[in-house]
Amino acid sequence: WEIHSHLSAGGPAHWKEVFPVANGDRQSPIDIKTEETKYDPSLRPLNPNYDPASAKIILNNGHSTSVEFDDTVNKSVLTGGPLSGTYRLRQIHFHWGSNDEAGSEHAVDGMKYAAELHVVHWNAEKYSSFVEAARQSDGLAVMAVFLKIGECNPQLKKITDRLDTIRIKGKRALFTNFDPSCLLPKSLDYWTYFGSLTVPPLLESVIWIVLREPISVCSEQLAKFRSLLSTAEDEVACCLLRNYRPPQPLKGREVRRN
Ligand SMILES: C[C@H](CNC(=O)c1ccc(S(N)(=O)=O)cc1)Cn1ccc2ccccc21
Ligand SMILES: [Zn+2]
Repeated sequence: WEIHSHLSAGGPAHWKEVFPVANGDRQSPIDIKTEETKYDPSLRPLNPNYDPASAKIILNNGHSTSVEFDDTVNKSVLTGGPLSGTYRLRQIHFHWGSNDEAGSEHAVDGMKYAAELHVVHWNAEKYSSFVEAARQSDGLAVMAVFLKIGECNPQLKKITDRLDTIRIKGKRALFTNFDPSCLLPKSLDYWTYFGSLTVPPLLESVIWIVLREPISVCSEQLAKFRSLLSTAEDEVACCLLRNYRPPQPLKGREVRRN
């Protein structure tokens, strides 16, 4: 699979030409209408359990920056919440906009935050690899955390301070001794619904867990994300100014809350 093939599919409006699932019944992100969410007493507390030694590298993949984790063993896992079984941490990455007014992928009653963190896990209990899990309806679990403009975030600084060393697409650097729990808000209350990857191949394999409480980020930190390049060494430099997909039709899906 030529992973960069979807990048040539242009922006979100063109993805359906190359990936027909873009018009599917469980696409992400969505606009969460809080009045229509349903309390579900069977939902359990979220139980993230991450080992900082699992963190390996920080990467600019051309459409976001990610921290990749060692997912060959069950060292960093997410259990509880809406999940049955153990989901293994694979990577975290961010979505942002060209200004502080928009940038999150999910919206809450039509309101968008400045950015959004995604903590990506796969069902290692049932499947033998991330790529296999990515093709199963219960294969992935992504925890989404909203970033709200405010105080500079000292934990996020560990990531934004490294972005100048991975400005060019494809660049990576060692990045270990990092526990992504430090980026979670005090409250782990959440909304949950069945959705998809928000970038091609838009696979409908994600159990979304959207935390209700945002964390803070300051404008200067966001500006560092926007200074990343979506282009490689041998190409004309182009800044990664925005990388969020707009909300998709709910198509009758239910959004539950704990
Ligand atoms: C998906 C995988 C590459 N994409 C992701 O890992 C990914 C993870 C999370 C999100 S988000 N923003 O929804 O949290 C988006 C993309 C490669 N890959 C695995 C199977 C597979 C099949 C065809 C093409 C590429 C394939
Ligand atoms: Zn994402």
